[in-house]
This record gives sequence, C-alpha cells and structure tokens, in this order.
Amino acid sequence: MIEVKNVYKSFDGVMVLKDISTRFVPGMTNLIIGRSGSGKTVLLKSILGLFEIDKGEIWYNDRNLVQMHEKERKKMRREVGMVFQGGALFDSLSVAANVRFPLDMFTTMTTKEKQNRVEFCLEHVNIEPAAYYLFPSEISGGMQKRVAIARAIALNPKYLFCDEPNSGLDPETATVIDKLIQSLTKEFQMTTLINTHDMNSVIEIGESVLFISKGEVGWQGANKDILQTGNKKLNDFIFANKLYAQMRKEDI
Ligand SMILES: Nc1ncnc2c1ncn2[C@@H]1O[C@H](COP(=O)(O)OP(=O)(O)OP(=O)(O)O)[C@@H](O)[C@H]1O
Repeated sequence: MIEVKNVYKSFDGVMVLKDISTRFVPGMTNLIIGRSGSGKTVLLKSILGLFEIDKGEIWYNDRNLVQMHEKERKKMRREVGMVFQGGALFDSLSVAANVRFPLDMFTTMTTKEKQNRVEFCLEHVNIEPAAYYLFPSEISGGMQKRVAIARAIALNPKYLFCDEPNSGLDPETATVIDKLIQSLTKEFQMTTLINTHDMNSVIEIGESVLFISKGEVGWQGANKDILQTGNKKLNDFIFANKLYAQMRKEDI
C-alpha cells in the first residue's frame, strides 16, 4: 500500500500540492484525476521521490520515502513499473527487446530465463509471437501501449504507475488498455496509480478515484458515486466533457 500524509510541495514559493493525504490500495486501479495543471504529475513524481516534498510523509507499506537514502530510493524505484505518456518505447529495439531491456539492465537472469519472462509478459498483454520482432513504428498505437505495459511489468513490480496511458488512443482501444491494466493489477496484486483526464476511464475502472483541484484533494471515492456527489468543482470537471454534459441535461 502507498499512503500519502499531509504532503506539501512548492516550486519557487508557489505551492503546487497543499496538504494532500490519501491511500492507494493494492489490487486496485487508483485513478488521479483533475484539470491540466492541478498537480497530478507533481504528485506522482513526488511519490516516486523524483521531487523532494516540502513537508509530509510518503509511505510504501512501512517505509517512509522521505527518510530513505538515495540508495534505498533507487532500490524502491525498482519495485515500480512505469508506463509513460506516449508509451516511450525505444524505436531502435524490437518489441521483444523493449520488454527484455529492464531484465538486461537490472537482473542476472540467463538468456533463456529472460526469453521466458519476455514471452510471459507479452502473452499477458495479448501480443502474438508474430509481432515479437517488429519495431515500434511497425505496430499500432494500441499495441505500443500494450508493449509498454509488458515492459513495465517485466521486473514483477509491486507498484504500477501510469501517466495518461490512454493519450492518443481511440475510445475503444482506450477501454481495452484500461481493462488490461485493471486485470493485471488484480492478477499480480499491484498497487496501480493512473493519472488521467479520461472520464471514460473513471467510469470503466475508477474503483478508487482521487480528484485534485488546484493542488488540493477535491474529492475521493469510487466511480459508482462520482456522478451524484454534489461537489461543484468535481461536477464542473466531469461535465466539461460533452458526453457527460449531455447526461446531466438528461438527468435534469
Ligand atoms: N519542475 C517544475 N518547476 C516548476 N513548476 C512546476 C514543475 N513541474 C510542475 N510545475 C507546476 O506545477 C503545477 C502542476 O503541474 P502538473 O504537471 O502536476 O499538472 P498536471 O495536473 O499533471 O497537468 P497535466 O494534466 O496537464 O499533465 C503547474 O502549475 C506546473 O507549472
């Protein structure tokens, strides 16, 4: 479990995160939502220890990141799989080589063990063997995301962080990616954090939702409650999306 307690973060005197407290639960897809500039990425990077926070605590089970030395932080980051915005695959490496990359970097596995692990991860994201030796430019955007997810789980992480995993995808493919992340989260009991603007993701997989508004916790809860909160800032965010604005009109 990851628990954030009373976290503050500023840049040059401008407070970007203000008294953020929340828990991210294993086996759940924990969504962080909010407008552009509300502080989602700063929160994710603070949890990873890439930004030093001004005040507060960040607990990975019984370990407080704030008190960890750089060596411990590096070790802890090895337990985190990352899916970056846009996939961020290596263009010059094949699908299989992209997934093998973290195994080459961080393990002493034999060639055969690595090959088995690459196949295991690619099977889990439904990539056929015929695609293993293609390059990222030769596969679709949805497949690229699936390969990025396979690479993120290669080291068997306890935590999976995804920054806008659906950016650039059509709604149908975006749903496939969401459901895939959710099922892997459950199967491997990972604590998954997803930064997203996508209201469809909230409805599909938002079992735990943290809404950040101007650097503060605006609302926390589950997707089943999100359309009836009566929280003005949250409603303005949700109903800025045309589809959901239509739903609100129909409700009235
Ligand atoms: N390295 C930095 N130095 C100074 N200010 C920063 C830095 N990183 C982020 N900020 C500021 O922190 C605020 C929150 O930014 P953040 O990137 O977390 O927003 P976001 O909610 O992730 O937005 P988006 O959805 O557009 O990615 C913004 O005002 C941004 O300009």
